[in-house]
Amino acid sequence: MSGGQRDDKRNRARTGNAKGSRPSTVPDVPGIAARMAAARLLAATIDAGTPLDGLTDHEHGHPQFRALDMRDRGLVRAILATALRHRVTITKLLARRLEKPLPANATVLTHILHVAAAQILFLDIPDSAAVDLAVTHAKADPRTVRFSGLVNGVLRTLARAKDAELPEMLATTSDAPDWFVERLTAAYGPEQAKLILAAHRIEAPVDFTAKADPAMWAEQLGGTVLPTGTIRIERLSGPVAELPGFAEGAWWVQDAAAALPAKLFGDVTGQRVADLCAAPGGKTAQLVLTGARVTAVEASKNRLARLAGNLERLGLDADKVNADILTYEPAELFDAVLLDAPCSSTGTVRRHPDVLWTKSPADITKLAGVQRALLDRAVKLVRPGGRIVFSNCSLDPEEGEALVAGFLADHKAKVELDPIRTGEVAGIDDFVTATGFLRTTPAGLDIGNPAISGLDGFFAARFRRIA
Ligand SMILES: C[S@@+](CC[C@H](N)C(=O)[O-])C[C@H]1O[C@@H](n2cnc3c(N)ncnc32)[C@H](O)[C@@H]1O
Repeated sequence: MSGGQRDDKRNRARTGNAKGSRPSTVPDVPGIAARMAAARLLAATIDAGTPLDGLTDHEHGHPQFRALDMRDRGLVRAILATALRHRVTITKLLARRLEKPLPANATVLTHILHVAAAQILFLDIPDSAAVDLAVTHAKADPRTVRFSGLVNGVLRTLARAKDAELPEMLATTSDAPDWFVERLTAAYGPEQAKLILAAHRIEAPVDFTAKADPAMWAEQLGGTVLPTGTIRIERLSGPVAELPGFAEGAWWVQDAAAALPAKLFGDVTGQRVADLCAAPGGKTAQLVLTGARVTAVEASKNRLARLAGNLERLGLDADKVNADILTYEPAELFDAVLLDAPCSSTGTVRRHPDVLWTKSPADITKLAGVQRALLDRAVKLVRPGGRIVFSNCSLDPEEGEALVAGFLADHKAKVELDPIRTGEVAGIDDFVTATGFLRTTPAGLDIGNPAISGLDGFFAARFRRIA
């Protein structure tokens, strides 16, 4: 063994490095399996950049998650969402209790502390239970066993200090990585950026698009109808599939902002419309309902199958094409195309608090490049005179305003901006920019109560092919 390897090994033993040996058994203590799974999944998200949705999927998720019963799975999801949503606050409050910062490679120890701190600071779980389970976890893992005393001391003092320190920390901290705060501030100004960051700390409400009669379905679901026609409830009280109207396909879950791009075509009755990045199909369903003849194009076979299932439940029909739009050649050009492109998803942080910790500025640049190539292709699939709506759920101008400026400059002879106007779609006036883009943020649609306010961050622009 070289000196370097020896040092590595010693370091891992000292700090609980993730590469050390794993705990072989789960102690026979109620609640410990959920906490160990939460720390493991936090490691997968933070250290390996794995999206949380996949890890916590009931069918294909992480084995440690699937080994839990439904109640514990719910608890793990709540712990992880909280730990990620308040990651900076938790890091700073833990740091106050440590004599010196934990080394960067003390990942296992750090995740144990974060899982416990999320419970102590934000969840309705007795502090003593959160502390004891974290200590049990630390003792059960050879990488952290020698730190069980530190875990106990840090978490007990955190529990004692939280009433005095948490409000001040929340008021002075942004729960986002520095790169995101900087980009948000540059794009929206300090005041709006602050409001968006505050909105990110609150779990998003649940929105539905009804096939018809939103007022009646709002009553059935116990929600309200927003000015845009979307139905909103604060929280789900059980599985979506058990809500009234699900079985008969009366509605689907769709954020209020996500429901806007498809409306920007206006009346497309009888027209041939392509939904180019279609799955899981929320916008396809909207377009079918307007009376358009819709072709849903989707590169992923599995996701296209999901779209087909969703349309079937809703009793709606569209042509379904499994193709990459970069090579897709339709028999005939379309009257209109919607490109709801794959993006960084920074507009969905309220629902997916892992996004900010799994994505980077480099990802934004890469995804902007992909979207630009897809938009260049989308123009070629629409007939001259036809319209194109480009949308995504990113808050970053590199994927929105800047991307469109470059696109228009490069296609002057072929495409013109068809500015979106206030008043053309119910409820959108606050989201129409001076240039004629649609821009929503989680700080928009303030309806008094933060728990039922806000929208996903969305960008949309509309063009007309002129040649
Ligand atoms: C943002 S999602 C679309 C959401 C959808 N429009 C809706 O409202 O339900 C982007 C989709 O584009 C698909 N996609 C990505 N690149 C593609 C390509 N080159 N061709 C076709 N589909 C693509 C992804 O698999 C993903 O399902």
